[in-house]
Amino acid sequence: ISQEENTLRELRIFLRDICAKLARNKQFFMFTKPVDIEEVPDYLEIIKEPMDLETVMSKIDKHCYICARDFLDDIDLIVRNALEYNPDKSAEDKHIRHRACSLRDKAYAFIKAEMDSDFEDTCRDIRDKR
Ligand SMILES: COC(=O)N1C[C@@H]2C[C@@H]3O[C@]2(Cc2nccnc23)C1
Repeated sequence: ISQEENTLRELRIFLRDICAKLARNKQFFMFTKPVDIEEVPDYLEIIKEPMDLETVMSKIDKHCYICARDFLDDIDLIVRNALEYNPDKSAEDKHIRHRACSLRDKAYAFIKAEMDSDFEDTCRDIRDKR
């Protein structure tokens, strides 16, 4: 198996571990599954590209992410959607926006703490030549 495939396999193992840690954090339960359209009928009128941690995990397994940046782009999408759909001054909206910002900070901190920057550079080179 090629050196590139070895690198991408290691990336997937690494991203599954981070995604699992985010998903088991009780603070982030509202981000673990797609927003229920039955419960929130106007959600898709406002949010054009829903995203959640379960979907991110399945995208890892489908080899959708070639570098950590691609993974963080979907985490940022989860955050952006939450900020856009819950913009009000109400306590509920403030709470979910605070949790969304915390999700982003935790995800970036896990990547920075556990990912070698040379490894990410190698992944970027693979992505950029594909
Ligand atoms: C990432 O999660 C969200 O953006 N939301 C927005 C929805 C509005 C509110 O909270 C959500 C689910 C929900 N269900 C029933 C009634 N009200 C709500 C979760």
